[in-house]
Amino acid sequence: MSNNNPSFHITGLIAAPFTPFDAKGRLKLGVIPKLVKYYKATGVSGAFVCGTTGEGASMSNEERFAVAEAWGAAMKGSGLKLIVHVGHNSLPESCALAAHAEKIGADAIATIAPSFFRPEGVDGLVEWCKKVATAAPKTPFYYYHMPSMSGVNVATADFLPLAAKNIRTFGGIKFTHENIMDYGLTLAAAGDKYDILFGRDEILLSALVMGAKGAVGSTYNYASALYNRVIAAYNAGDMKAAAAWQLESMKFIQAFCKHGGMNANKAILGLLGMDCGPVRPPMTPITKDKIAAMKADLEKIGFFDSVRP
Ligand SMILES: CC(=O)N[C@H](C=O)[C@@H](O)[C@H](O)[C@H](O)CO
Ligand SMILES: CC(=O)C(=O)O
Repeated sequence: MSNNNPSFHITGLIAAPFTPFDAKGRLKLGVIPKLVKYYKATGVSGAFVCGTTGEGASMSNEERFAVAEAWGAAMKGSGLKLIVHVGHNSLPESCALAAHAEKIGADAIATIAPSFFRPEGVDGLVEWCKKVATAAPKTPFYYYHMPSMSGVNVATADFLPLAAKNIRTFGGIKFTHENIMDYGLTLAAAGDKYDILFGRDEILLSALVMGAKGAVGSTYNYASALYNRVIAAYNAGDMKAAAAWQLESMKFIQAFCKHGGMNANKAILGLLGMDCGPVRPPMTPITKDKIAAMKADLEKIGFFDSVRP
């Protein structure tokens, strides 16, 4: 197995930023430095831009270049890692995104599987990933496993050894799935060499138990202070406290899901003074009434206290 930079690792909580849009749906990048400051205050270790939460699939490549550049500029000197999601259904577009990420000095790139025409099996998926990774030959590459969005559900425990053998820059996997058995087997196969970043914030603790060292998620944008308490309690061997903190995460995720999905999740940033605007079509913006009802529900469960740094 090869890895051309075995000392490179992504650890800790990586936020998947929401892409800030104005009311007309245009990029509104001015808020990004504020988010970076908040990340530093809450113990975030990097940003995974233009992924699911960042609505990368709903943006043009020109917009994705601009967003990646804005994050790179805002995080310069901060010690935070920049991971650029370069997934696209078109291979040349994905390669253009990968090459651009390398050019601007991204720490890593990641791609989700194409989802209109899908690769065949593990071999087809590795072949696709290799082509994307080759467009950024000096940048660690991560496969973004998210079957609920891509419809591509390979066992990552099978994917890992083949990817490690065939992709020179392979750095690991971002694992957004509830299958803890596959997660555990993948971690075991990865050893100390590759990072298997967990992607279901509401069950982070179950991944820590299996040995997770890093995680990427949407709620790490604003609730990392809480999740770092889950991690600290777990590391101290206090499982009761770790579970109690994790339950607070489950409760606030349940609370915002009652009022919407990504649109409600994105609106939480507005409630915390870092407004990132509405979601883009085909998703529908959340109404002011729903935001107010969500705020009341979040207050009821002590959300604003539990996420305060
Ligand atoms: C659809 C989506 O954005 N999934 C995220 C990561 O992949 C997660 O961070 C979830 O948003 C989070 O676990 C809450 O359900
Ligand atoms: C959570 C995540 O990794 C994403 O939104 O892409």
